[in-house]
Amino acid sequence: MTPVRVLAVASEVYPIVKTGGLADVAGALPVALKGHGVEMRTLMPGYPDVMRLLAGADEIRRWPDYFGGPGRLLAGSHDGLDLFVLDVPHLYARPGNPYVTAEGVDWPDNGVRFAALSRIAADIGHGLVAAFVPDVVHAHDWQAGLAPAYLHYDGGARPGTVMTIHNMAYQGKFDRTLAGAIGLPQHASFDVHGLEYFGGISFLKAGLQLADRITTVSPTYAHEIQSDEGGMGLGGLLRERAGVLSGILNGIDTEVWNPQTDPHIAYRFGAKELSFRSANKAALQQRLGLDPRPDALLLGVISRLSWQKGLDLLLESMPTILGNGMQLALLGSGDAELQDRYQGTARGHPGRIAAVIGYDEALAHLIQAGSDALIVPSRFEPCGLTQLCALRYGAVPIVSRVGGLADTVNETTGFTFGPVTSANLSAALGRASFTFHDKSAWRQLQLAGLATDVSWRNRAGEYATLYRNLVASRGRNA
Ligand SMILES: Nc1ncnc2c1ncn2[C@@H]1O[C@H](COP(=O)(O)OP(=O)(O)O[C@H]2O[C@H](CO)[C@@H](O)[C@H](O)[C@H]2O)[C@@H](O)[C@H]1O
Repeated sequence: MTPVRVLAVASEVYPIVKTGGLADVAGALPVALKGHGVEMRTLMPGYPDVMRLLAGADEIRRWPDYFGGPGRLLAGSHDGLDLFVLDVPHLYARPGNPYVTAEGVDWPDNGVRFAALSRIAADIGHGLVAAFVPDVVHAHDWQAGLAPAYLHYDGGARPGTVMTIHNMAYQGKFDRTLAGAIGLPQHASFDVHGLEYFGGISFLKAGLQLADRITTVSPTYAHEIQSDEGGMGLGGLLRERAGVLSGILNGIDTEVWNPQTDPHIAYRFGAKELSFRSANKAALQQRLGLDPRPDALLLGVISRLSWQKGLDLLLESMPTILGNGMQLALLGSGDAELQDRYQGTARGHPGRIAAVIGYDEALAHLIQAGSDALIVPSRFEPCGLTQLCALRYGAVPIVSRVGGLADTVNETTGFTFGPVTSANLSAALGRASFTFHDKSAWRQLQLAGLATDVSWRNRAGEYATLYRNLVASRGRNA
């Protein structure tokens, strides 16, 4: 079978640059697709970390003026990933987070920065790199949303296009005058079937309107975003395009997340050695200054701190946590007010509540291995990855019944609650506390979690089928 060639376009790719789950997916999918006859290369911006890790990459093209300054397209590989890197220093050579300044404000030229990424994706789609002419261009989130738009407005033969939504809340909204500056037809910015979005333009909307296929990262979220509330302004468009919209669950990299080989945890374990988890629990308690109590139900949280994640509700459930003798280990960063409130709560309850503000991959692994339960109380959750890691590590998930959480956790593997309120979260915590004291019932939950397939194997196959069907329906580069 001829392999399908896919150009993936993403603004972050694990293990090179990561701010959230998008990077995990963009980094794991190409590797998982190798066994499914799909040859994927990933295009990403040349941030400083990327340039450092790909120092030996080959220059394929250079331009004296690419969106206002010199630019180059490089090809190279890192950790099993085949990459194209768009090296445009005046757009990407900035330290820190890829999207925001040190003060946490969006870079004012984000529209141009990510339009440039999509423009080059479209050009690779048209055959800019003879050695890799893609059959499909697969755009991830708003930062890549203009790739299908450029391919559409360029006219002529083009590869098939797929737009994947990892989070409906980030839509890449800009003033409509930007359209001309980034080389898109001005009329497209007034066209409700083009870029136009509530008087401005939206990169995500453009991708959703103009891609051949739309996917999101769970079947339930695919359904939820067709409502006015879940669609966050794009529900009507998605209802119209329901015929080309599907949900494919995320997996996790089961090599990176393997409790039998994990270098970040205190004591490695498999399904037959669940009791060894207690050594990780003790290590976690010690590391975070929690009381060394094996009998206390230790709750873990690993999350961006944003409205989406519902962690304000967990603060409201604090009386239930404290009243039932539970402990909490939270690792997260984001919203300044939530950071302060968690740090304040931790100061008020030493030995019981610990809050580590920051991003710490090694600690995330220890929390999965050492906490008894992992809480994900999201208001909406396209898929969610931490509950998948928890299933694999024997941390029983306690999740709200939304999006991908509803598709991946059920009463045989964890605790679910809905609607998403702190009262319902408290009730779920109460049920977990009750079950925790029945050792055999708790072990059943853990074992059912460990037996759940959270790998990419089958899910990558669904993407492969999608690409193949798309190519079959429109021909290669039609
Ligand atoms: N402080 C911290 N320290 C260390 N690691 C941390 C951390 N905070 C978060 N992480 C890690 O970052 C990743 C977060 O992924 P999620 O899927 O849970 O959420 P996110 O909202 O970023 O992703 C969006 O995209 C993904 C991918 O499609 C969807 O699953 C999800 O629903 C959607 O909101 C996980 O690997 C987690 O371990």
